[in-house]
Amino acid sequence: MKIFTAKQVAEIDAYTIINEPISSIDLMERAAGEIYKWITDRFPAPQNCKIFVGPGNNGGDGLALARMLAGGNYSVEVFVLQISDKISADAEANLECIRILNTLDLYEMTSIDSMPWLFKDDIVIDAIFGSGLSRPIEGFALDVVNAINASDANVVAIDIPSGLMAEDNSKNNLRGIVRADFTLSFQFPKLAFLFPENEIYVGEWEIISIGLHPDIISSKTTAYKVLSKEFVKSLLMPRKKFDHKGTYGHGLLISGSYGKMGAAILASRASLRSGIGLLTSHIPRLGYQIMQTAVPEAMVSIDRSDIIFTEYPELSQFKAVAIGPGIDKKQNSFRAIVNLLKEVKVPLVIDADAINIISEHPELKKELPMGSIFTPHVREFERLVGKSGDSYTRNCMQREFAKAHGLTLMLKGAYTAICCPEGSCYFNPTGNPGMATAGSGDVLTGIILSLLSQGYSSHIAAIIGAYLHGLAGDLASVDVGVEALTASDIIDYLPKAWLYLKK
Ligand SMILES: NC(=O)C1=CN([C@@H]2O[C@H](COP(=O)(O)OP(=O)(O)OC[C@H]3O[C@@H](n4cnc5c(N)ncnc54)[C@H](O)[C@@H]3O)[C@@H](O)[C@H]2O)[C@@H](O)CC1
Ligand SMILES: [K+]
Repeated sequence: MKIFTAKQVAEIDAYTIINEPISSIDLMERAAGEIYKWITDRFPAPQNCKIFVGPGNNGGDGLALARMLAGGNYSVEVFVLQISDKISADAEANLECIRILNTLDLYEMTSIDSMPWLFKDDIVIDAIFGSGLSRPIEGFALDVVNAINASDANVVAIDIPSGLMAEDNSKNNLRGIVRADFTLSFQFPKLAFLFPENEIYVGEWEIISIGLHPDIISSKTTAYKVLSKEFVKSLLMPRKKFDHKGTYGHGLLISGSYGKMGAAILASRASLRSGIGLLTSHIPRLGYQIMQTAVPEAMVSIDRSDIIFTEYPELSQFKAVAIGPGIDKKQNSFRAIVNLLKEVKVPLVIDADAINIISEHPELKKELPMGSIFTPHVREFERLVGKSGDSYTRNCMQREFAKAHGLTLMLKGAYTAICCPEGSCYFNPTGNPGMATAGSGDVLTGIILSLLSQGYSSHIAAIIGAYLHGLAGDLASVDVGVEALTASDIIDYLPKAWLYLKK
């Protein structure tokens, strides 16, 4: 699913109006009708609805919805915030309609003094500002936002919580944003919904389809997309009858150190559960028996060091290399990484302490092999790329870094973001809070190594890997819950995840 900027959505609206064709007021009617259906489903009548409307088309949606709710056995009060002299033509037409029908209570608000009391069971509809917000909310509208936030009512935001910018909130007043329980966004999610700090404003979000024109949706380009099962499935390469294990590549996994052999086991097992032909696990000497016992399918390459990574085997036989899970950051490991970065000619997955080593030696950033994949979580990301005060800025930095170095940079989290060398950014919707657990990242590294070894290109391997990893976690959580979920569970559910993805 594509994510468009607020400006692009306005262009898509305009195209739909001209080419469907449909009048803008009828499009508003359709949008309000879809919100009405959602409300009757979630909060069946009779209920008390208090609707706060602003001067633009978001307010117009709120007014059209108010009329529908009043006709549907809801008790409705509408509060029209007198923010400016101008009101959009479609909002004006809906206001006039309400005046003529006279089926609900309409109040004009010019100050916070006329703010109604909001009760716990009230449904508050936030239609003050939508995607046309151009600056932080101020004046008495800000007081209204704060009063809504201070209440226990059920708050439903139309399109976007008032006060939240659709993309960049780095300069916004974060105290002037409605904190909705539900956000019903028209046709597409806003980029801001995917950033963790905005969850308190957006609450649960849903997409409400309003039939915007399919031609413009498919032809308009955007850097941002949310992964879907259909899209990820379309990337999978079929397996053919006469394929043999050589067809699916030989991968090298460099992982593990004293006290962290579990990381090597997890990444190796995940790799083998994701279709790799042959896997060599390079580990320190002390891990030999552990690896051979726990993962009999893996071949083992033994480091001269008992406890850390200091060297690697001859590289020509490998189709891809992954380095990082559990390797630690000792000086000898740093030297070995310097050599590896210089020598490696195949795609490289760089995770965990391998990222940290590179971050501590910025001169190494010049050596990063094109086509490599970095898989940091947010702290590792900050060490590698730099700090930022908000997720939008961080995402811009991520996209820039991926472009500048010609590599795929994943930022792990809820909605893991995958930024590709050509500038696009994919958000992964699978996964759950149960996966915030030790070893989960090692599993992801193993999966991506496996996909690279099978011949998937770097950014495709990152996309399939992230989706599959989250899917396995989701399937596992159905049976074991989120608290009890371990990284081993994610591996155990990879078979089901593959089957589900290919269905
Ligand atoms: N364009 C369309 O065809 C459709 C638009 N829809 C709705 O229209 C909304 C966008 O409508 P608009 O573009 O009118 O935008 P808004 O409804 O967000 O309102 C913007 C208005 O408020 C003013 N404004 C912006 N920031 C302000 C601030 N901080 N303080 C005071 N005034 C401020 C602007 O100058 C403008 O007049 C969407 O969010 C959606 O709810 C829906 O009706 C679906 C169809
Ligand atoms: K709104």
